Amino acid sequence: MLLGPLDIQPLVVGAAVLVYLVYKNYEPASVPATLALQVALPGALVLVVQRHNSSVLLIIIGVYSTYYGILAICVLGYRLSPTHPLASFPGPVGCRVSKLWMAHKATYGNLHEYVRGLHAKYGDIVRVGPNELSVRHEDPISRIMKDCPKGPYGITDLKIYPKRRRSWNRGTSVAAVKDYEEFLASVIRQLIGSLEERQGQTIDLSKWMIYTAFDFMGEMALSRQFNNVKTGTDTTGLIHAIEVGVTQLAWAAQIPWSLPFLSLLGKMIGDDGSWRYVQRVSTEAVKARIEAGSGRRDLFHHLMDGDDLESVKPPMDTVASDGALAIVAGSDTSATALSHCFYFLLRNPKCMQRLREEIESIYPGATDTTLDFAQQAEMPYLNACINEAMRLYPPVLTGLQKLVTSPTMIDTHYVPAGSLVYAHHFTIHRDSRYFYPVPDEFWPDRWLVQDTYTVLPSGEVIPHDQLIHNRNVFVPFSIGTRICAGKSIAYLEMRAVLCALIQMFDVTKAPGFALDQWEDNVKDMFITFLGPLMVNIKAKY
Ligand code: HEM
Repeated sequence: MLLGPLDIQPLVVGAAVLVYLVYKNYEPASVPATLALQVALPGALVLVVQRHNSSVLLIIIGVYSTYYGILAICVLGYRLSPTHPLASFPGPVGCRVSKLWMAHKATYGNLHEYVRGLHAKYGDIVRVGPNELSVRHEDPISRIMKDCPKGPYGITDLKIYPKRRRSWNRGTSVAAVKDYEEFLASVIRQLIGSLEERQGQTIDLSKWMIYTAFDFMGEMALSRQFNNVKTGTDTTGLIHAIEVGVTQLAWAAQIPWSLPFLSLLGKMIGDDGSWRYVQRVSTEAVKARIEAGSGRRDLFHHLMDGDDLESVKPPMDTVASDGALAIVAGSDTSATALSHCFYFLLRNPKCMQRLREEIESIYPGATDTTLDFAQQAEMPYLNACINEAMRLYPPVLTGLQKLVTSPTMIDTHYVPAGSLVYAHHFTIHRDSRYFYPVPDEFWPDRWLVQDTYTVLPSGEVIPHDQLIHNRNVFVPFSIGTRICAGKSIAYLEMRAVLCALIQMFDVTKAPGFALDQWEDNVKDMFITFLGPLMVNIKAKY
């Protein structure tokens, strides 16, 4: 008996509904599972049906289109239905239907502005994915961000995580960071030397901040000299490769399950670029570090348990990937914060002048600022400028997703277990309920003792009780158990670089360079992409 296209429908529809239920309940996302459920299963249906029917092409088209059509109807119907657990949260239809919507927006780079706009339109909690909420409210920061594990995008193996984090905590302890100061000092001296050679030239300061941060991370994490600052170039091509790779990450951060597919696709098309290159250079650096032995007290020394504190040594591949993680996680972020800080200081000459006065009062003349880093932690205006720059432009503009493990409330809304939630750093840092007045303006004074600042940048004076400064929602490094492992190192570096450059040079906007372009060029690609910051530098001594 021959089966017509209509006869095969119940079989295919039934299979598609079953597979939908498998997806809904178990969320299989591996490459083999996807191939089995989305390619092999409809293929098997074709074979079953084709035995009774000679029109193979018609059967293939019929089976596959029915199969995918029913799957799509089930998925979309559920995501848009009032029975979906997140149905009560507002958000654009595109977001409710698929994360592809946000992934598409992410490729343009202005995701931070887009999400801020969504909050302006829909309120404090926005459904930004079928199963994901963006929040600009203090409440989840104090609970969910602190306690919940990372979402699918991150180190998810909770069994090995505590041990990894223990090594990181040892490697970022006060004593360990003290050992890194000499590495930082040598990079900064190199930076001063290189900039002195370029006096009178116009330079892109944001590039130099990246060179500095990479060199410091290379030295600090793996005792590897990248020599970017010495040469004024991206010597290994690593900076460029990370930037290229990060554009993939911007997409993958929205659709974590796409990562194995991207990597498979990369292998199939013989892609030698981006992450594979980053991996190769990092692996070489790690190998060289292992061969050098554990004598040097860099971060790697602690990651590989050089002091023999653990009963079982961490596996070398974990140590290697953590060493590379330090370079990737710690370079762009600190460099971004430094570049934003210089941008705001150039935009606000009075702030630049005040910072210069604070630095010169502590380091008169050509005093070497790298001899005493401890003092820099106590410099109020310096720290206020850094925090204010990170408030307006947190280097990680969108917070990382956290997985809600048991049902909870956000403000007055019920959020079921299994939902993903993130605090939108960029939006929440500029919310006038938490930072007032002038939440969109660079005003370092808001970080200083409250009773001394009532004069706004405009010269207007307001009563003290009108000032709002809620440090609980200042989360550029995130918060809780998953807080940035390198926070203290980042502060050490940012303070030291700002102090040294402002003490040794007059840094001014290059003629013809439009500072206005800076904020337009900021791109949220998971980490931040920046445009050029063209300045002239003149040595003061
Ligand atoms: C201004 C500079 C920096 C900023 C703004 C920053 C920000 C962040 C943020 C937002 C996270 C995600 C935390 C979460 O899961 O919610 C993170 C994680 C991390 N950061 Fe940083 N970071 C900076 C510098 C550094 C440096 C210098 C290092 C290395 C020395 C570093 C190492 C790490 C590591 C290892 C993690 C993963 C921690 C974990 O999952 O337990 N970061 N950082």
